[in-house]
Amino acid sequence: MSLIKCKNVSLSYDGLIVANNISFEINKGDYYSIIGRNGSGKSTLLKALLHLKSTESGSVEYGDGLVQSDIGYLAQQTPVQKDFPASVNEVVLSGCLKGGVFKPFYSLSDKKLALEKMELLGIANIKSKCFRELSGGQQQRVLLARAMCATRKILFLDEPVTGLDPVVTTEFFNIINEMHRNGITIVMVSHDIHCAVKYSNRILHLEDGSVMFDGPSKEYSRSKIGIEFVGGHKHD
Ligand SMILES: Nc1ncnc2c1ncn2[C@@H]1O[C@H](COP(=O)(O)OP(=O)(O)OP(=O)(O)O)[C@@H](O)[C@H]1O
Repeated sequence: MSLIKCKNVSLSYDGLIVANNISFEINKGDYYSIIGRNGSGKSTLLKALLHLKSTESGSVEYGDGLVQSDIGYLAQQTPVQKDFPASVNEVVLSGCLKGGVFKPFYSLSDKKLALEKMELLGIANIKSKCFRELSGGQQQRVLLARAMCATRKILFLDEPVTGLDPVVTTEFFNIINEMHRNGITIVMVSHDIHCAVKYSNRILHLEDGSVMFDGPSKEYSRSKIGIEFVGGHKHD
């Protein structure tokens, strides 16, 4: 079975439908990008996939042995999160709190895992710095390292490159590609359509809460909506 099966899902806020009868599946090894205009329902759908938002109708089922604590999640950043008064090390380590279970002390293996991820993302040298004193790109790396500590299977990213400059954006996509090559399934909400088409193997395009396209990125580039939306960007 697929890792995640989204079947006829409708979602609402205060009785107002924002996602309508959405069905698709995410398989092991996918790099799945969810794209669409502002307000089309991408983040809400991601929250439903994470079981953080209940469905109005339909279901989100996990398969292939996936449980919620296997999922790493890099949420869309809010101004409050940017101001978080903790050290880089503390933020990354908090990714080891599986399923939000409180631990007064972290184990040696937690600390080793956190250091390994910080080294991988080139932030080990700033591990004692306060999170709120970092640049936007550094903060995203810290949050990615945190999400990586939370999973070895699947990573959800909600607009991870928003506000980052083109060089840092490319670096960030390279890191995500590397994780994908190492076997992590990626599910990403993105406004960077060109990178989504270039790097992901599947695209889900939402408009006003409805699916306009779900399929291989190569086909998306040639589809009517793909040509309209990205101007026929070529898939590598
Ligand atoms: N907490 C909330 N309460 C009420 N309405 C909400 C809430 N969050 C989102 N919405 C509404 O649901 C719709 C979908 O919002 P959502 O954030 O999922 O879209 P999105 O595609 O992720 O947008 P963006 O690209 O701007 O981040 C929008 O009309 C939005 O105003």
